[in-house]
Amino acid sequence: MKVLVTGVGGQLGHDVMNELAKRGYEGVGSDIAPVYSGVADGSAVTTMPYVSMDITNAAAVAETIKSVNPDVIVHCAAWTAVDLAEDEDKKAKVFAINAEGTENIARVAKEIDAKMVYISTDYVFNGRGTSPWKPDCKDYEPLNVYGESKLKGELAVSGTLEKYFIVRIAWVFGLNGKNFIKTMLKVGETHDTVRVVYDQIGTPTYTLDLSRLLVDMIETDKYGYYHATNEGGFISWYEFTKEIYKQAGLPTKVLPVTTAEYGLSKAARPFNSRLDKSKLVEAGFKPLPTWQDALGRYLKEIGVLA
Ligand SMILES: NC(=O)C1=CN([C@@H]2O[C@H](COP(=O)(O)OP(=O)(O)OC[C@H]3O[C@@H](n4cnc5c(N)ncnc54)[C@H](OP(=O)(O)O)[C@@H]3O)[C@@H](O)[C@H]2O)C=CC1
Ligand SMILES: Cc1cn([C@H]2C[C@H](O)[C@@H](COP(=O)(O)OP(=O)(O)O[C@H]3O[C@@H](C)C(=O)[C@@H](O)[C@H]3O)O2)c(=O)[nH]c1=O
Repeated sequence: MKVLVTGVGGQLGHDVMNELAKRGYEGVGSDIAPVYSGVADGSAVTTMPYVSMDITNAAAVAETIKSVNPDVIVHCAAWTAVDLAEDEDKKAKVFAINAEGTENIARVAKEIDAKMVYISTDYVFNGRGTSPWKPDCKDYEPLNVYGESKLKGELAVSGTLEKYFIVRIAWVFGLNGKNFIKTMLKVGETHDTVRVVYDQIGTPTYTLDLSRLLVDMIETDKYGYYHATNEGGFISWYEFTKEIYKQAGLPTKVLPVTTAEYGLSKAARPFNSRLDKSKLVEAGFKPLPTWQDALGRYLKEIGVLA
């Protein structure tokens, strides 16, 4: 099986490539940079085949993907800066990458009859209520530009292809890139107390664990919409931060605040980001380990714990 992975300069793409290598599949990495630009950690992705591709350039996407001719495309590239996406002068670019870029890839996937995996987000929902969102729920109502653009990407994939997996994930952390854990560790070094919202509820996702699931998925033809995060229950960002400092051994105090009290975010975010993952198990896929366990392994991976 030959697999093209977009976004290998980011968190998830990096780990998907290494998982493919581990299982002996032929992986080709791709991102916008001229050469592989992710962390130089000596892992397989750093030496695997790489093609530079700007996903917003439809002609380049068609030419590049056809020349690679993959059986599967795992599309991880995206604009992921949620607050920045709200800036008036950034919106067109956000949609060009997350919506049109995804559509460019889906069109070529159809032409060459490749399976496609599109990674999406809890932010396609409005976050009302307390019930976990089901993967086949169609009551989309994104609250911010990033969420809107990711939803457009979803619709492009499901409207173009039959052989697709749309996998919604949330609160992602991985070695290769920025994330909430790295931010909080940095803030914790210089502050005695941090204020963190307790009214946005969800579950984190460790890219290393998710990559295993994604490769399990592409080995099947169990197409459709899925939700995938780590196990371990639903928590707030406040509770997540408490556990980060506890496991990292930092004395920083965490003060719970409401989103309104926090007041620093440009983009609105859903309060209820609970994702229902029961469909995964029903389809025979192995759930991810708990987020608490994932956090411990991650702190080792990034060198915070021995
Ligand atoms: N991070 C999170 O918390 C969550 C992420 N997701 C989704 O998961 C997926 C993976 O996220 P993650 O690994 O964190 O993302 P990252 O932001 O770490 O990586 C995305 C990569 O895409 C690249 N990219 C941006 N624009 C283009 C372009 N025009 N052409 C080609 N590549 C481009 C980026 O390059 P550059 O850095 O140079 O812009 C970057 O290397 C995304 O689809 C995201 O929407 C879903 C839920 C939560
Ligand atoms: C840094 C910080 C953030 N917060 C809040 C802001 C926000 O509501 C929440 C999380 O902050 P972030 O900026 O990391 O969140 P954000 O970038 O919105 O994270 C999202 O990224 C996109 C790509 C997704 O798809 C989502 O699943 C989700 O992971 O915590 C605090 O309360 N205190 C703090 O000190």
